[in-house]
Amino acid sequence: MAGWRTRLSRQVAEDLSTARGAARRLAQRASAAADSARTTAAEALEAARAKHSGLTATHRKVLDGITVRAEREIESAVAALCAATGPEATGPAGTRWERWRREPAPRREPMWLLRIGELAVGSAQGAERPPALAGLADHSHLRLRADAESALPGILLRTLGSAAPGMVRFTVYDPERLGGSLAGFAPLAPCGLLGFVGPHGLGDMLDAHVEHIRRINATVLAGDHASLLDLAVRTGRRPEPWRVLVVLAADMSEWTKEQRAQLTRIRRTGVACGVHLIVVGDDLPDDTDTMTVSAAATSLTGAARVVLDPPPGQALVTGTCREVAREYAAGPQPTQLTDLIPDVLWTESSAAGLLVPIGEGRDGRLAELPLGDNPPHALIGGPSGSGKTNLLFAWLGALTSRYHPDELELYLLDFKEGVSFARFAGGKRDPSWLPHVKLVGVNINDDREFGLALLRYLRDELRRRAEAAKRHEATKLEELRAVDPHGRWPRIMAVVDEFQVLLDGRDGVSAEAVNLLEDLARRGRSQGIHLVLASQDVAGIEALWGRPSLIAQFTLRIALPKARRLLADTNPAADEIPRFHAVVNADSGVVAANQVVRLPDAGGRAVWDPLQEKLWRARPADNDSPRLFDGDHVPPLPDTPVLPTPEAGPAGDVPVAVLGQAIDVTSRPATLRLTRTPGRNLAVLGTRTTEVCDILAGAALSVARRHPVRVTLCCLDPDAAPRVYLLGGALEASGATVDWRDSLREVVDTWDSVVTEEPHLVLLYAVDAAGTTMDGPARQRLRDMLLTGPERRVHTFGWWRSVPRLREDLGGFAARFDSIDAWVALDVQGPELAPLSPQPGGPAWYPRTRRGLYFDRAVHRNPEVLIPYDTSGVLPTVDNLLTQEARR
Ligand SMILES: Nc1ncnc2c1ncn2[C@@H]1O[C@H](COP(=O)(O)OP(=O)(O)OP(=O)(O)O)[C@@H](O)[C@H]1O
Repeated sequence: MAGWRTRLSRQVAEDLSTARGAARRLAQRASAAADSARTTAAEALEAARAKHSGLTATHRKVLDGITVRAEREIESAVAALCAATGPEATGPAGTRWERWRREPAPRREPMWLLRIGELAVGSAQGAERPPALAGLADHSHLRLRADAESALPGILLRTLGSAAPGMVRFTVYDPERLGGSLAGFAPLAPCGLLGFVGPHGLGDMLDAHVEHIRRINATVLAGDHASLLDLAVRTGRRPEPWRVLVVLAADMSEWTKEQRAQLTRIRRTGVACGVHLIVVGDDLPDDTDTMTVSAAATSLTGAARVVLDPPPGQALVTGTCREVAREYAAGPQPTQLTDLIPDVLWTESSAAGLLVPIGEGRDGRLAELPLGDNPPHALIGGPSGSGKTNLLFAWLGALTSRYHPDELELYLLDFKEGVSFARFAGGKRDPSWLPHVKLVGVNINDDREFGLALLRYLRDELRRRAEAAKRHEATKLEELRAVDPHGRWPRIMAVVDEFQVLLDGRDGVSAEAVNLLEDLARRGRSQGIHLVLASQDVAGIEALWGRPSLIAQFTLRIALPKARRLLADTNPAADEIPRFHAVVNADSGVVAANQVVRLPDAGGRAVWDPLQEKLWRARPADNDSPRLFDGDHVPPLPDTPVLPTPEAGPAGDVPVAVLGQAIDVTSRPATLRLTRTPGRNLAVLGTRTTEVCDILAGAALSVARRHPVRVTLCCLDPDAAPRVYLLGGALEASGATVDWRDSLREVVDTWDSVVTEEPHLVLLYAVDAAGTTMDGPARQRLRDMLLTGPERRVHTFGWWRSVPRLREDLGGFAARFDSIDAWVALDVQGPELAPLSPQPGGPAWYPRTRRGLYFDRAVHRNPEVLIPYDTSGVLPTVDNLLTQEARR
């Protein structure tokens, strides 16, 4: 028994010992593993700690960077916002109250947004904060929450100050305080710019505004414009004021259904028609047309916090309102020239006609002046000082800014004293010119021939156009331009101010002028040549009313205040319009076609010059300055006058004497061709010594400058002698051989002693002073020289102080004038010239200073007027002459 028990207990003891050993080893291994795990955990913890602190540092760094960048970005966004709102933030819409003053916003742009406070953004010390803006006129309606009521006076004052007086009108519904809320604005009330409405006036007030919107839509926008702002942008006109309806302390729940409906109509349609609501209180439902302002936010600025400005001081409000009321009572500002000028120059085509605005019509829109196939020509009338010249400036400004110089050419004559058109031609003071102008004539009241010259020039142009039209089978300018797109066919407008001067005289000039006018008026219509005639007394122009067919062509009539007979006899409109207005009538003056227009001030230098400067700078590269004919200016002898092409005979070889400047559209010289044919002599007639000397000097010098020439000088008038000596010096300097003869007898005795191939000019001053030194045979030799000289190239330029004395020298009653082909008459009356003239009784000539009547039998049908050139500038001085002699 002990055996198995012992063995069992031994076995158990061994197993136990083995298990104990295993357990011990296991315990030891577990403890080692636990130690290792502890170590690892401790290490991991340490590493995590290190990483965490690193990350924290990095995070802090990144955060700092982001913060700095964000601040910078906020600063720049604030700066950008300030810059973007800059225009809004300046001027009366935006300037802070300390510096605030009135100034109307530009008409063509939407009304500025209004500053109500600033946005609480940006952190930089002292940096400007962007303004918080609210839109009213041209933008939206406004709702001021009860806590933002303090913004109301500022909004009203800024709106008032951003518009011209009268252009903003307030109606205030103030049922609680009956006008007390906006007492500072009271000075606007007496002149109708502010109305307070009490509790019982609400319905009428809403009805009136709805009716006003209806009228604007029907008669002002009239389907042509989407809104008054659109009209202003396109035309530059603001025909209707903004109407601001302020609804204060309104308890809308007590309003009738009809009143609420009217308010809804105003909210829906008012902005386009310039009717804007400001509702103060919390009970107006939201709407996209309505901007909401509360004490700390607006619907325009979203989440950004708004700090409202303090209201303007009472003195500023009242003072401004008084000023506006005073200016409004004084009357509206007239339209301005700039209202007629488009933003972009020269965009219109004149193919179908010319159509430009001229001023403001009674409906507030710009009234237009048409010219083309119908009406083709215009007549402007009004007494002195009624504004004709001003009207022409306005018209020309509107035309020249719309049509390129290739589309429109202007020819401008002013027959009254003064130089108003001269500034279109450029001068010393202002070098700019109007690029469309080809010709300007001023101070021509004594030079009616210049008006005639223009009409003749236009007649020639009419012919040229008619021929071109015929070639292209076109019946009018529009068709010609279509079939000849590369041709240059501008419309031509010829303006003649005080044209009655041209037609007044009962002489050949007015007779021819009327005929030319009639022809141009009839046929110019289809060839794009338009006449604009202005006069202070159209009624008194017999020549005009005696030709009904002429006057019938002038269907565009523009009558200034008190113009007589310009409109139809039954049309008294010109007597009824005030100053600076005109009746524009495109139907020959019948009452139904009247359009009353208020004209801008266009003639003053301050308004005109900037426009001309702008047009001049934009001119095409090949645009030349206009030709200016100034009747008061004496032209100097040109160095190389442009000589006319001779109609017959070889050119070049024939010497041509230049006698003066013809009164013509070009500065053409009046010339005398010295062919080898009988009669090619010149007689200058009259007693005006200086002009005689100028004519003879110009004639001799112009030949001597182009040809080797021999000149014989003989002067029998002591007053003329000094000029003749100087002429001798000038001729020699030009290469001429000059002989001096002390007596006429010497001249006639020797003229044929030397016969050369070169021309020989014999200049005789005061021939008739030879008196008794010329006996019968000597006189005969003088006649021989005149008769036979030209064939031998001896041409006499003689001065006789009267026609009878010339006749005496030529043989008395039996005198033959065929030895004198050409003459220039100065102070000699027309009838005295009868023996020399083809017209029976002599030409119609009334002598005038610095003008001569020139006739060359070989060329002229009728005499022409010339201006003797001033030759003093081309003659040497006495000192020069003496020095030259001394050197010799
Ligand atoms: N629409 C206007 N607005 C302001 N001023 C004007 C206007 N029209 C004319 N004037 C001024 O009135 C004056 C007379 O005008 P203007 O010279 O045009 O008259 P007129 O009829 O041509 O006179 P006259 O025949 O005597 O030359 C000028 O000083 C001119 O500046």
